[in-house]
Amino acid sequence: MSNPSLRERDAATIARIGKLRFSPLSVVGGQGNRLIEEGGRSLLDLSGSAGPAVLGYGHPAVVEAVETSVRNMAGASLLLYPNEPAVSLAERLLAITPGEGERRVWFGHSGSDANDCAVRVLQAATGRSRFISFIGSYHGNLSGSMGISGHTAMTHTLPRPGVVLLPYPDPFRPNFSGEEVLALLDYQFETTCPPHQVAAVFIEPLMSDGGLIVPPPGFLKALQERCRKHGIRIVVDEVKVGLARSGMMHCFQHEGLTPDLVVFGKGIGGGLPLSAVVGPKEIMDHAPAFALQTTAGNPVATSAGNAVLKTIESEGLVGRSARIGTLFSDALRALGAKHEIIGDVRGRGLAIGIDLVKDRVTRVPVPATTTAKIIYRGYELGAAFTYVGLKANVLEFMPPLTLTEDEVAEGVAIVDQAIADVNAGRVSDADVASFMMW
Ligand SMILES: Cc1ncc(COP(=O)(O)O)c(/C=N/[C@@H]2CCCCNC2=O)c1O
Repeated sequence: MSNPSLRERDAATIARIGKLRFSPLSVVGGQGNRLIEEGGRSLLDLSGSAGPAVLGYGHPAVVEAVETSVRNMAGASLLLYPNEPAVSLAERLLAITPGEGERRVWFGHSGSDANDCAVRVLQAATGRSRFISFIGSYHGNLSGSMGISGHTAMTHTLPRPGVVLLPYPDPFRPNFSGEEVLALLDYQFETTCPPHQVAAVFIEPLMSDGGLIVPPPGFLKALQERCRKHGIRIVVDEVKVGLARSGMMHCFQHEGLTPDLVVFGKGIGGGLPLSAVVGPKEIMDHAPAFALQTTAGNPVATSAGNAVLKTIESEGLVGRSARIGTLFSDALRALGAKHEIIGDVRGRGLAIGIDLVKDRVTRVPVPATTTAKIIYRGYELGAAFTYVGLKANVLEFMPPLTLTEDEVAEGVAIVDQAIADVNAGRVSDADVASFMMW
């Protein structure tokens, strides 16, 4: 009897409620921008582990920061004692995050808890209990953050009472233009959603899990202007596309937004559990002991955070994301000459999506099995990537910001071959049946 594989042991121990698996990949290590599979195979990681691995794996700056902080650990609880790494990271975040007036930083462990905190503290501090968000948005998997999300993966949970979910205008499938969405909001304000009851609007400046959608120019700015008129706060969710990934330090800077609160997660920890909310002092100082998590802001995770922000600066990762992202998306777009299934290649910087269609005229999405098969075949060919979208038809690329030109070429060749092989019927429905999870 051979020893059970990691995947078999995972199946026997890890709860399915915490899984979103796209391939049979089981990981035993990671170096640079590559993941090491059980058995020793090295795969190019184009997923960034769903975004947090902004510096890849084993980056010296993160290794050194974590090792130093854990060897002389300044406690494990910011809520009880200030610690140097957390305060330094807060100072850095305040310095790099545009905003007006005096502000404060809250630390958490995940994008979910950060948005959850933002919802709760905004309701308490403003006395307003309604929120505006978008169909397709993903703000997290805790009650509060899920309650203001609009992703199809969350239909098992009822939205928060009083939330208004607007369509997010998609230039590739203009079911609702930006103008029509704004007219819909105006109508809501005039009828069922009095604006003075709305605490905040939650915005992804680039809608990620909803399908890597870049909004039409000016839409988010116009939305902000409507909200400002009614004292409605602007919360920008930068968890997935923030911190240099979009080709600017903050993705909201592409949209000319001036947010009241900015939510960070994923990449800020470089792979360690860390999130942050930056917001006005009058909101974030609402009350002591209001949003407590014992190990949030611990010195090890925040040391990693400091290493991430310092490395973004020292390695010029903002400009690099813009440059390598353009190289990557242009090369993927060029594949469209060979593959009719490629309907649209879009994104900003190194947040890139390929919208897969049955037909370029109707733009009807391909079935999810097709998307899943391309990812499965990509895994077999040596690359890890994922899919998003409300119709599960958008290949998602969120690679480390340290991706090299050679790795772009390697990744594009694998995507090219994977699409060709799926078209040739080399992947069966049975191959992907256990990976169709959202
Ligand atoms: C814009 C945005 N905001 C908040 C979150 C929640 O972050 P956490 O999963 O760290 O709690 C996310 C997380 N997104 C999902 C996480 C589940 C797996 C699918 N891929 C994601 O990136 C997000 O994209």
